[in-house]
Amino acid sequence: APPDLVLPGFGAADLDAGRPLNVSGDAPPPPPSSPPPGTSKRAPHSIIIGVRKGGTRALLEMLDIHPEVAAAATEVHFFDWDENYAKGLEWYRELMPYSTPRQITVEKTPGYFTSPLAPERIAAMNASIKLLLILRDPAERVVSDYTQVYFNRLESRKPVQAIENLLVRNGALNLRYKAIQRSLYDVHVRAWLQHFPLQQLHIVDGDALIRDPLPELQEVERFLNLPPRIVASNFYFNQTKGFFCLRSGGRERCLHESKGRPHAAVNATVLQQLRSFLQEHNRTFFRLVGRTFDWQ
Ligand SMILES: Nc1ncnc2c1ncn2[C@@H]1O[C@H](COP(=O)(O)OS(=O)(=O)O)[C@@H](OP(=O)(O)O)[C@H]1O
Repeated sequence: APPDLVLPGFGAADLDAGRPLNVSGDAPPPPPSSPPPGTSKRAPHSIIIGVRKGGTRALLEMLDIHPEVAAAATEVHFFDWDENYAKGLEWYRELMPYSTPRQITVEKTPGYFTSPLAPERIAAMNASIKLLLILRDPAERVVSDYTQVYFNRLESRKPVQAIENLLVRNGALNLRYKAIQRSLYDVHVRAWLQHFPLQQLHIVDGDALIRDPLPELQEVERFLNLPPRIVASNFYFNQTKGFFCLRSGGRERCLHESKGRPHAAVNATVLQQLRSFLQEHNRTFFRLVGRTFDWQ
């Protein structure tokens, strides 16, 4: 199975997110393998640039149902990690899946959206590339980000803090907290719009994708000029998980258990403080992308 997709009832190591199976640092490139006939490895035609905890894994796996999509198996971190970028485009291309000429290659690395270097580097590779950005309510995203780090720290036996202690310092919102910074969508999207026209950036509503994935996927198919192939029967709601799971190629599968974890209850006053602060940023973001979202 692809990373962090597991068959219902089976456990698996968390291969995504905070402890990603990243091809990074000194990891050697995969051994050369003989390509399936008529296929080759090609640089991506489209990249899911983020946002972290926005639903990037769900989006990639759902898109991968399409027969004309070849999805990269792991988060590559090519454009946001200097040590990977220094290895060059050939190294990057080598990490892409084999695809037929009819297929488009897609990779996802959620860290790209908030990386100050990624927009320019991606534009240098392919200025007409199609960018996919999946966003969810930015306050909810902060809590999801916290929850991810919380569980990673528990697993590695590091001390954990209550979310309120990270969100607030000396009575004021702690703007140095990374999870808040990553939710300032206006700040980050501005950098992308300096290198790409808005028409090359499609925003997927991550909250809508959770509730009802098909319409979001159909919009993505249109944006990528793919024939409509993803259908309602590719999804079924799993009561136990509380999320939609995938059905394709005679197989049913849900995302890994680290996706869709219950969130910690946050003190209502602190949450309100966070939401009020984000409101102005959200308004600026709506203006920049010419579209609104129903974030609280
Ligand atoms: N179908 C389905 N199943 C499970 N989870 C789903 C699904 N659709 C969207 N999501 C939401 O995806 C959130 C994780 O986002 P990412 O994959 O972008 O996280 S990461 O940045 O790669 O760690 C994850 O966030 P949390 O709910 O906070 O765990 C989910 O809400």
